[in-house]
Amino acid sequence: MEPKRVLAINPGSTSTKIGVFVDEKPILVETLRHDPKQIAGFKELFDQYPFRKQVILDTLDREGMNLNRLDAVVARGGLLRPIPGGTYRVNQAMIDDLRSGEYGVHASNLGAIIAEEIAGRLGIPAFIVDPVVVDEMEPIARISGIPQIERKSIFHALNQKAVARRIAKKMGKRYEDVNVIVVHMGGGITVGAHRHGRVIDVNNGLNGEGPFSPERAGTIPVGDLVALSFSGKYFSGEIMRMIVGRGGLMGYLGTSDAREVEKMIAEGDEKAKLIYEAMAYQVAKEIGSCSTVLYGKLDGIILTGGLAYSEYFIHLIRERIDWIAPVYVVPGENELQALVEGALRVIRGEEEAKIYPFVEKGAEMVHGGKL
Ligand SMILES: Nc1ncnc2c1ncn2[C@@H]1O[C@H](COP(=O)(O)OP(=O)(O)OP(=O)(O)O)[C@@H](O)[C@H]1O
Ligand SMILES: CCCC(=O)O
Repeated sequence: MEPKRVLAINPGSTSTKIGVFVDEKPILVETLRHDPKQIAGFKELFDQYPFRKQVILDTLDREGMNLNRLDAVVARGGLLRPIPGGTYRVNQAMIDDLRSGEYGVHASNLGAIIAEEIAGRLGIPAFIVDPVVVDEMEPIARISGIPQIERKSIFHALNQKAVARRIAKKMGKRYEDVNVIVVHMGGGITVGAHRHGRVIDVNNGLNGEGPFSPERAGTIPVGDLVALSFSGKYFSGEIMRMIVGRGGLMGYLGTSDAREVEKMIAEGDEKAKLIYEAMAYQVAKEIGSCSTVLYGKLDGIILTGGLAYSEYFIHLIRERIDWIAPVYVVPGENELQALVEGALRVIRGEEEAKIYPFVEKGAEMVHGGKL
């Protein structure tokens, strides 16, 4: 088969990562850093769109990349309606939802729109793969405890599924044939129970659920949070920032950088040690909880994300969970590679591109609305 060339785009809050791949092999990978002042100068997220697109095009031009040789463009999808995992062809319904911000505003909302703009002009397809709103939760996992609130699936779907596929392959199996718990440990931490290729339960990592993380609070005693919210001491924006951005390590220790915390511990800081160990304790506890979701029938537990580079942090988790199942460590995340792999599965005909918003065959419900 002819080699396939794919451009991958992953917009973050202050940078845009891009990669050009020939099949699975990267020939160009760049992190285009944007001046935070320039980003702050745009009133709405979508005002950044022409600027970010031009920076990408200028970089590709400077690096001598011939766009006409591309077979597809793939981007990290943003905050969309809840959808099952997979590769989706970018379409107007998706662009409308991303533009409206109805499901949330996040830099990754720009990805599909830039991808479609570049691909459209070249007459090639644009895709997104496993956005953070991937929702494959079982009905039982959606029940929160009060009827007014349903649990939501918002997690590091792209990296979780990519490493689960990689480790399944290492086991000589297909992702669709294994049961694994995947723990992504980045700025946020998400712990997913993957049953035969579907993430049937996972903590909402964006918004106050699960273990605390370098910059997020995770689950907190709810009555106390309500009391704090109505104490008159804080604005709602301040409370939200305690939950996301200034929670977790950042809240207790003033830094979200685990390397700095480990330095504090090495210098004898007892508080830093307690908080860091508590983060590992909460991660281990969440893994234990997910193992019950899978009735203990597990092929492995996979630890990934930036924190998985830390041998000390991995040790703190491993000593509590290695009796449950074999533990695999895949440090960092390789989202560009995961995006390209998702696009290649479709281009090579190994998988069909899904249509957004997703309709389950024979189902009465559309994910995100009634049929
Ligand atoms: N080599 C390392 N050793 C120890 N900790 C590390 C290392 N590299 C990154 N980390 C820590 O991992 C945490 C998450 O960093 P990372 O940059 O991977 O997350 P992110 O990409 O910002 O967030 P997310 O993965 O949630 O999107 C930080 O606390 C960082 O200090
Ligand atoms: C949990 C959703 C992904 C992120 O942290 O940005």
